[in-house]
Amino acid sequence: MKAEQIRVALDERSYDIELGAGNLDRIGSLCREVGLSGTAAVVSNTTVAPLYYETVRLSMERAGYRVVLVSLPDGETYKNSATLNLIYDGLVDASLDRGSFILALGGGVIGDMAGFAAASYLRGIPFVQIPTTLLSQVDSSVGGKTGINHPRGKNLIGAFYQPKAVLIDVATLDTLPEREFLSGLGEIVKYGAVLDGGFFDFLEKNAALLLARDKEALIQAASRSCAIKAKVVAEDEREGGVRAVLNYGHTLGHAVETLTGYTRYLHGEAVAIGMVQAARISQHYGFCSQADRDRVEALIQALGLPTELPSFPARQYLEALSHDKKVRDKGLLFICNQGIGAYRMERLTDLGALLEICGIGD
Ligand SMILES: NC(=O)c1ccc[n+]([C@@H]2O[C@H](COP(=O)([O-])OP(=O)(O)OC[C@H]3O[C@@H](n4cnc5c(N)ncnc54)[C@H](O)[C@@H]3O)[C@@H](O)[C@H]2O)c1
Ligand SMILES: O=C(O)C(=O)C[C@@H](O)[C@H](O)[C@H](O)COP(=O)(O)O
Ligand SMILES: [Zn+2]
Repeated sequence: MKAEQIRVALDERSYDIELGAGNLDRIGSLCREVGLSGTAAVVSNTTVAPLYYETVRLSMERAGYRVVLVSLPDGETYKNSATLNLIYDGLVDASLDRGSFILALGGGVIGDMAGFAAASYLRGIPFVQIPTTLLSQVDSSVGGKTGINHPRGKNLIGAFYQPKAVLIDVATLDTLPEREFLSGLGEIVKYGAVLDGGFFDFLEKNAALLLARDKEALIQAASRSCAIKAKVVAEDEREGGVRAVLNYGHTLGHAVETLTGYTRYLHGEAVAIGMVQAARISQHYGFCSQADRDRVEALIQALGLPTELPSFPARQYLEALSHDKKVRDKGLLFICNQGIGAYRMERLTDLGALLEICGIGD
């Protein structure tokens, strides 16, 4: 299969997403094509490095780069300041200077942390995303949101910092555990539910093929997802307006992740629950029909994702919601369905009422 290119158009910060199957060993040439020089620090983890670091190292060395590996412990619970310091330690140990760069090799946790390290080390060095989970291939590697969690809230510390390129090799998904794969489908549903009704239809019709990891269906889904995200990011890089739509399902999803200590749910699972609740809230306010709401829930269920909010008292949900980045003194900006394939953003002040609609009380 020939690799496909999708442009993220951001003036001098523009870059391409290269999407293919079996193209991981293109990384060295790609780094040359985008003008990178010096040492490459590959930031990865103890699961992904044994699988894919060797291919990356050989490709980089063939292209004439010096390569070092910074391998981190694996998991969302490590997306924190202590692990970020391990990256800085690795970069300092390898004497990385301003003429060097980072390759983020892994899922969204690695991409977010390595991206933030790139944004802050020596006040900024270039980086390239090499996403290896479905979720990171369709969402987190694109758009430049980087950062770490805080015990009291998701992604509370970070920066907008764009990569120089994104290299997606869907063949890496062959080794991805099933639950992680399904989690990625959660973010794919998001694009269809609020930005592209035709894509939502596609997902409904092709759910079985996607679950079977049919390469053609996957490539279609990934390329459409990246194209939708690239367009939104190009319109609003720093989430002053339309980009907030990419947070559909995330308000309650992030609250669920925080309340469960980043251990019980994968990100895409929490977002799936959040989307079901967002559709419920949208139907309550008359922005979508019962049939639309049912379609969102049915697709999420068909993709093997959870739909129910875990039980915590409303006050705990309220505390978690208060750290949402879309909160202002005028209330919380909540992303609703406007039917299927379109959205509306509502400033909600009564979060207790919002929780009641979702069946959460004290
Ligand atoms: N920056 C953004 O725009 C953005 C968007 C969405 C999500 N995120 C963040 O992304 C994170 C979730 O990312 P994720 O779902 O990729 O999780 P993850 O990075 O934790 O990866 C999931 C698991 O799969 C393993 N893995 C990765 N690639 C593999 C492969 N090819 N084969 C076998 N195992 C593999 C990882 O080691 C990990 O155990 C969350 O922290 C979320 O907040 C960020
Ligand atoms: O790229 C974006 O914008 C997104 O919101 C994508 C989300 O899927 C992602 O989970 C993001 O990290 C959430 O951002 P946050 O600003 O709410 O932390
Ligand atoms: Zn997300």
